[in-house]
Parts: sequence; C-alpha cells; structure tokens
Amino acid sequence: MAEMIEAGHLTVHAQLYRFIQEQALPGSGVNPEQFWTGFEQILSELIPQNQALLAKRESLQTLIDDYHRQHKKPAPGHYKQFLTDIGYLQPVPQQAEIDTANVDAEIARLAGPQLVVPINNARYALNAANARWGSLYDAAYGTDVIAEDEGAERGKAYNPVRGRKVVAFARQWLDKIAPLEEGFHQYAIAYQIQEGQLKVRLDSGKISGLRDAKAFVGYQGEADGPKAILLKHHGLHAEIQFDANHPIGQADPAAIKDILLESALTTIMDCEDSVAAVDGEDKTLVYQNWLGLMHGTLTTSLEKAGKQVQRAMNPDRQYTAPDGSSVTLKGRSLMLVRNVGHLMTNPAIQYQGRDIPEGIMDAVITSLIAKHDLLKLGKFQNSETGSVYIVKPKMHGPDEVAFTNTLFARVESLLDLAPHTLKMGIMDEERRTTVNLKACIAAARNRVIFINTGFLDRTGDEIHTSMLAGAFAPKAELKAMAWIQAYEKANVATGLACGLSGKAQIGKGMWPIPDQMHQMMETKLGHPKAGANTAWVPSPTAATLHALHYHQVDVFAVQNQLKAQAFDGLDDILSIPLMDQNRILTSEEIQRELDNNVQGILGYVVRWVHQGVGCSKVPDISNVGLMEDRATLRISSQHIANWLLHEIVSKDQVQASLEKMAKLVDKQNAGDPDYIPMTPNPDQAIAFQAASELIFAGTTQPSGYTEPVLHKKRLEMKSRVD
Ligand SMILES: CC(=O)SCCNC(=O)CCNC(=O)[C@H](O)C(C)(C)COP(=O)(O)OP(=O)(O)OC[C@H]1O[C@@H](n2cnc3c(N)ncnc32)[C@H](O)[C@@H]1OP(=O)(O)O
Ligand SMILES: O=CC(=O)O
Ligand SMILES: [Mg+2]
Repeated sequence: MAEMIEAGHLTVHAQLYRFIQEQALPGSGVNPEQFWTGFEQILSELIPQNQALLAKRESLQTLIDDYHRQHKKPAPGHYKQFLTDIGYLQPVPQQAEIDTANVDAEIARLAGPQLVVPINNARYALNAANARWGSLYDAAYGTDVIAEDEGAERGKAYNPVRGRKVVAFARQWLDKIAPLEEGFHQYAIAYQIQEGQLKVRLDSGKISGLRDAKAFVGYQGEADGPKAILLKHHGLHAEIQFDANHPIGQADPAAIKDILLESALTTIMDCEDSVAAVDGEDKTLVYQNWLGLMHGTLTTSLEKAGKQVQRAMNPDRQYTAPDGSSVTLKGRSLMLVRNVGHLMTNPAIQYQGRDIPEGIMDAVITSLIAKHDLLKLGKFQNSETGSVYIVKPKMHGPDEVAFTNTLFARVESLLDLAPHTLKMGIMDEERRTTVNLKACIAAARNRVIFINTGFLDRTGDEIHTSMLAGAFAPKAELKAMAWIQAYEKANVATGLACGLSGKAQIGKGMWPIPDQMHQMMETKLGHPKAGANTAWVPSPTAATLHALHYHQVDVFAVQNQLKAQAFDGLDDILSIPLMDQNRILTSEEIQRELDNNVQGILGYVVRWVHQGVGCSKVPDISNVGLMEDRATLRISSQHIANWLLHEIVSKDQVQASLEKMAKLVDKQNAGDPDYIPMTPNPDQAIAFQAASELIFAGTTQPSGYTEPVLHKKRLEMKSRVD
C-alpha cells in the first residue's frame, strides 16, 4: 500500500504530494494551503458534474442500442430524427466565431508538423522538444524515402551511393524552398552573401540570385564563406550548413554538409493515450517531466553508438540578418500538453475517500507547472504570448466542452491566472463531438486553439456507438468509407466557418506506420491540401519529412479558397460503415482479420500491462510495424467485439487466436531482457487476461474505451511485482 498524506479532505500519494509541495508550488506564487483548499473546492463542485456527463454518455448509448435493436434497417431520415429527439444531435449555433487571444505564432499563423510524444519517456520527450529542427539528410538517408535499389542500401557503414541520392533529393527540395533566378541548386558550387543578397555560383560559372531575394533571411560565419545560410519559405525556415572538413561536406561541390529543416513547430507532450500512468508514482513522473520541460532543465543520459550521451533541451539559434542585425530563432518546438479525458479516475489523489477524476487532476497540476513558464522561471520560454496549451481528448459533445471550459476557469482562479490563459485543443475524435462540432467550438470560443481529427479514437467510437446496428466492415476498409471522408472534410469546413484560419490550428491525425516514410510522403501531402495547417507525426524524422509538404502547399491560401465552401456532410457522417449485407467473407479473410487484430492487441497490451509502456511499435500480420496506443487498441478490441456479437467469429475462434498469437508475440519480444512473457500459461498472465477482457467484455466498456481494463490490470501487475 502506497504511503498517502492528508491535505484537508484530500489524501495524496506521498511522492506526488512532496513533488507538488517541494517543486511545483515553490516559485508559482500560489500559497500551498490555498492550493489544497482550492483544489478541494474544485473537486467538490465539479465531481458531480463530471459524473453526470458520464452518466449522460451511458444513457444516450442505451437509447441508441435500443433503437438498433428495434430498427434493423432504418431510413436515414428516421435515424437522424431519433438522434435529434434524444439530444444526441444538438442545435447548431448561428455564431461560433472563435475569439482566442494571445496565441503563439506556431499555432495561429504558421503551418507545419505536430509531433506527439509520451511525456513519461524523458529520452523521447527531449528529442521531441528539440525536433523543431531536423536534418533532412538524416531523415532521407535513414528511411525508405530513398529507395534501396542500385546499390543504395542502408547498412551499418556509410554508403556513398545512397549518400549521393540523398544529396540530390535534398537539393531538389532547395529548388522548391528557395528557387534560383537562373539554374538549380543541384548545380551549385558555392554560396556567398554579397551586399546583403545571397549569390549562388553554379558549375557553369554563372552566378544566380534567388528568385525571391527575401527568402534569404540570415547566415552564420563570414559573408564570403558562410557556415550556414538561413532561408524562409511559407513561414518555415531551412538552414544549409557548410563544412569543407566534414566527411559529407568534403565530398560536396559546395561543401554542404547538411540541410536542416524547421520541422515540429509544435509538440504535444502526451499524458494520455501513449502513456501508462495508473497511480501516484506514475503520475509523479509525468508531472516531473512536464516541470523539467517547463524549466528547460530536463536531462537524460543515454547510450548511442557505444557512447554515453547527455540529452538536454536545445538553445535558440543565432544568425546575422542580411542587413547585419541579428536574428534569433527558437531551438525548440512550442509545447502543448495533452491531459486525459473526463472518464478515468486515478488513486494518486482521493477526495472523501474516493479516487478523483484524472482529468481534473491533470488540469490543476499541469497548469500549476505551466505557470512556471508564464512567470519565466525557466531557462527558456515556451509560450511567448503567456498561454498554456492544453489538449483535451475524448470529449463527447458541447456540454463536455463547456465543462472543460468551466474547469479551466476554476483552475485559473485557483492559480491566479488571467481569464482564458488556459487554451483548449479540442480533439474531434468522438462521434457526438463531430456531429456537434460547431456547438463544441462555441462552448469554448475564447480558448480554442485547435480542432484536430483524431481519426483513431473516432473509429473506435464509430464502432462502439453503433455496435448493435450490425457487423462492421473489415478494419482497413473503414478508412475508405463515406463517413470518415465526410468527417475529415466537415472538420476543416467547420474550423474555417468558425474563423480558425490565422488564429488556431485545424489539424489532422497521426501517421501510424512509423517506418513507412515513403508512403507517408505520398499520403500526408493530402493534409495541407485539404486545408489543415498541422497534422500529427509519430517521430522527429517524420516531422522533418512532413515539413516538406508545407513547402509544397501554401495552406493559408488553400484555407482562403475553401472558406467560401460550406459543407456539413452530416448525412454521410451518420452513415454507419457496416459490411454490405450481401458480402460474404471467406473463412481465410475472417481468420486473417481476427489474427491481425489479436496480434496488435496482445503486442500492445503485454508491454502496457507487464512493463508500463504506453505506446509501442507492434508488427502486424504482414510484419509491418504499427504505432499502437490506446486509441488503436480501442479500434481492434471493439472490432472483434462487434464481430463476436454479430457471429462473424465465435468465442472459441477468438480464444484460439489469442492463444496462438500470445506465442507469436512472446517470440517477437524475445530480444527484450525486460519482457515478461504470456506463455506457457497465458490464462495466468495478467496481460493476456486484460486482452481477453477487452475483447469479450468489449461491448460493455464505456464508449469502448480500453483504459478501465488497462488501468485495473496494470495496478494488479504492479501489486504483484511489488
Ligand atoms: C491516437 C493517438 O493518440 S496518436 C498519439 C499518441 N502516439 C504517439 O505519441 C506516438 C509517439 N511515438 C512513439 O512513441 C514511438 O515513435 C513509437 C513507439 C511509435 C516507435 O518507437 P520506437 O520503436 O522506439 O522507434 P524507433 O526505434 O524507430 O526510434 C527510436 C528513436 O526515435 C526517437 N523517437 C521516436 N518517436 C519519438 C517521438 N514521438 N518523439 C521524439 N522522439 C522519438 C527516439 O528518441 C529514439 O531516438 P534516440 O535513440 O536518439 O533516443
Ligand atoms: O488521438 C488521436 C486519435 O486519433 O485518436
Ligand atoms: Mg485519441
């Protein structure tokens, strides 16, 4: 039993209590006694409201389940009327123009990648904070963006054939980022600054300026022999680095050793779906890392290529401007923090003997910590405009957004922050939010800094909400059906109608195949083209590559064009992606779908429950590594639950697949010394039990969420290990 400390009517995990008393409160200007009393008051006022909102979710779900029991093939109009009658579809407000003040440029006025990272992994979180800048050479060399044909394979040693391809690839991008008046960067042999202008000498002997001279915005070193040239295009910077003594620079006719791209403009430090934090010990680590990031003091030591490396947050970057003045650019991504949603409670703090809602805990404590940034107590400044950016996931409809708005207002008065300091990123990832998006935005119109299509959770909710309507199409096909296209399009259209362009982000979802960068380059170009000024990437490398898309597309010009086009798409959004009733899947197709889902579930859950790892790269049935988090787990478990309910698969078949895949997953993890296998007695393995429960009790999980089972089983595992 963990040591707990009493603070008024609160009982706080001792480690968390000490962290708050000794690290988070000092310097914040918040009196400890007032903090604990005020925290308690927030809980006393808001816990009943939080519970009522969760009860509303359940009562609507019961009505929808009953409807599907009674209406096997309802006419679309009938179904829509029913949803209106029960208050699932709410009135659309006339006016929902946002009025969010003091938003940093990275969110309001720039378009670029958004990186997400589990906050409890300091090594990754620091990497993410520093992913504002990334090496294009490394990103291209290390991934399948450059094909491995014609001797260009990746290997242990540097492959000069591949290197030449990388250089050609990168120089072609320079021609897009900063085209020359005459000729191409690929023929450049020297870069110099003459009278404040960039001049590029080509191998033909010609000297060319830039087509747009203003694209040259700075340099490092000497004007006639710069160490770096800074370019700017569509608001994003690129830096050409020169070093004739560097192995890469030596072989380059212009001594270019690398091209750095401004990459992750923003990073979401995630306390939610990529994290396993089930108790006071885990939550303390989450909050400690957030404080370290706000102070700029977080460090970690790691081994890289046989060497011990100390990782810390990067400083800003300094240049000389063309007119001789100095230019400073941020060295780090602007950080947002994703709190958890309204569902879960966590034993880290108890109020009147009961675990408190984790979303309230996160709002209070992550904001308290972010106040250190607002007071400029850190080595660096995160927000230059005095805002705290909180991403709020998994909200169902406008009342839940309004509740978060109230929560943030209460936290502001507790922490003595100006009203609307706490900004809100709304994840458009539950069906009731999608179909009432305008009303959701209106409910937080002074705080909204993004609406983002979290299509993974959204798919899970799609299945759960209409669980009783029939058997869903195979998982991969769901992504191509009318509902999701309309959802994505409506999100952008609603964002534009609510005036987000130039004030906030209209964001798109995660690229969940971390090693398939070639395919990402083809697919994710669609995001800026669709009018999204940001989209999620799973790694710094993906951020650097995805940044190229924002050089290809002027998103704000696209948004200006789209503004005139109204679109609600509601009928398509409400079309449930069921399997065609005449479709007969072969037994092989069914088995493959089942095994694939089961493999993903077990591969993710075993590391979550046994090791406390909240986000993993897990091979699918074709051995492609997929990013798995709680949202992808929600899809897979709900999908099997749906097929079980509609008798596409039997219980025995699922059980057999679980047992077969447990062996495979154990084998896949055999190289991890910390791995705790599920076999030979899977029934006794806590992770296997968790996976089974997620599937077999899938229809009764609240909104199909996976966190209740994951938390319960992880706590059981932790008590067993202790
Ligand atoms: C539905 C949703 O909610 S999506 C949002 C939640 N999901 C996420 O946040 C995904 C974040 N991504 C990740 O956690 C990881 O990229 C994974 C788990 C998908 C893959 O991780 P791994 O298998 O360790 O990746 P891989 O071995 O290819 O790369 C590891 C390297 O990349 C870095 N890296 C990988 N992902 C990230 C990231 N998101 N941020 C920063 N650095 C990262 C690591 O620091 C490491 O580099 P290092 O050795 O210099 O420290
Ligand atoms: O949070 C993101 C999602 O896709 O879910
Ligand atoms: Mg999500």
